[in-house]
Amino acid sequence: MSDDLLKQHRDAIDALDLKVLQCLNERAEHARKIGEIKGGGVIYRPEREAQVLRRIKDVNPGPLSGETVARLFREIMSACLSLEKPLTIAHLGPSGTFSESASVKHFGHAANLKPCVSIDEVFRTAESGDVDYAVVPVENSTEGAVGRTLDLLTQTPLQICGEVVLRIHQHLLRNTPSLEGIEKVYSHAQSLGQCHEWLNTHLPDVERVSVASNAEAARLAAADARFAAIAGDAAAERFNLTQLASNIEDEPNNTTRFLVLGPHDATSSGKDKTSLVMSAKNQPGAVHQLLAPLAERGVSMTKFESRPSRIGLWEYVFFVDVEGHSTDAHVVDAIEALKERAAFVKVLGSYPVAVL
Ligand SMILES: C=C(O[C@@H]1C=C(C(=O)O)C=C[C@H]1O)C(=O)O
Repeated sequence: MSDDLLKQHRDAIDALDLKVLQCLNERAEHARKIGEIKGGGVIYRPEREAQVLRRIKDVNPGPLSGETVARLFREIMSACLSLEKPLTIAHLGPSGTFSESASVKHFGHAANLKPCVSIDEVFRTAESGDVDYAVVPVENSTEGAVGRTLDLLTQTPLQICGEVVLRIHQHLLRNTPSLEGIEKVYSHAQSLGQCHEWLNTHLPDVERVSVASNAEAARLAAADARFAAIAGDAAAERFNLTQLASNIEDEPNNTTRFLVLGPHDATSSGKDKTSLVMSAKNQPGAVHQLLAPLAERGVSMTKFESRPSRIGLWEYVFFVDVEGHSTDAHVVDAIEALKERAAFVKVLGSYPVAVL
C-alpha cells in the first residue's frame, strides 16, 4: 500500500472519530436529560437496555460482528447511565472471580463493584440497600444448580431483573512456568468439578483442595510455587500467574448463568423470562398436576429444578423458568392457576432474556 493511500484512510478515520465523539456526547446528553425526567426514581432500565442491544444487533450491516457491536454499545450505555447516576453492584468476590466478570459483562465498566465474601453476604448487602443491584451465580452447565442461591431466592424480597450467561474457561495457573513439583491444586469446588477429567489425566496424584473462590485459589498459588490454582483469565491477570494449561474444562460449552437482583424486576422487553418458585402438596401426582396449567396455556418451561424445602423431610420446592413476562395474558393466567394448585408460589421476577 502506498503512503498516500494509507494517509487517505487515516484522514478518513480521524474525521469519522470526530463524528463518533460528537454522537457519543449527544447520546450522553440525552441520557442525562432522561435522568432528570426520572427525577431520582429508578434509573437503570433493563428492558430498555436489552431492546437497545437487540436493535443494534439486528440492524448492524457489518463488517463488525453483531457480538462486537453489542459489546461496544454495552459500554456506551454503561457510560451514559453513569451520568444519570453511577450504579454499585454487589457480587461474590474477591476481585478476579467469574461473578466479577459477569457483573462487568452485564453492567459495563462504568459500574462500581462491591465484592462480598459469600453469596449470603451478596444478598444481605443488596437487601440492605447498600448497593443498587447484585449478581449471583445460579447454575452451571456442567455442575448444575448453585444451591445456596436457590435457597436464598425463596426468602429474599429482592426481584430478579436480569440474567447473564458467561462462557467459563478454566486454566491451570502457577507462579512458575513448569508442571513439575506441584503439591496441591486449589480452586472453588465447582471449578474442581468442571476440570475433574483433566485433573485425573494430567495431575492424578496431586491433592485437590477446595477454597472459597477461584480468586482465593489464585492468591494462594501466587504466594507459593508448590501450589497451582484453577481459575479464569481475570484471576490469572490479577495475580500475574502463568497459564500452564488453558481451557482445561471437561465440557467444551462450560457456561454459568447468573441472575441480576434488585429492588424491582423489569417491565416487558418483548423477549422475556419469568422465574417462579413453588411447592407441591404432598400427594401422588402432585408435580404433574402443578405443571399442567403451564402446558395447557402454551407457556414454555425453560428450566425445572427441585430442591429440598428444608422444612419437612423429603419435601421439595421447585424452581421453574417460563418464557414470557408476568404481565403477558397467558402467563398471568398460568400463574393464577398455579396459585390454586400449589401449596406456595412466589414470582421471583420477569426479565429480558440475556442479549450478550
Ligand atoms: C437513558 C436511559 O437510562 C439508562 C441508560 C440507557 C441508555 O444509555 O440507552 C438505557 C436504559 C437505562 O438503563 C433510559 O432509560 O432510556
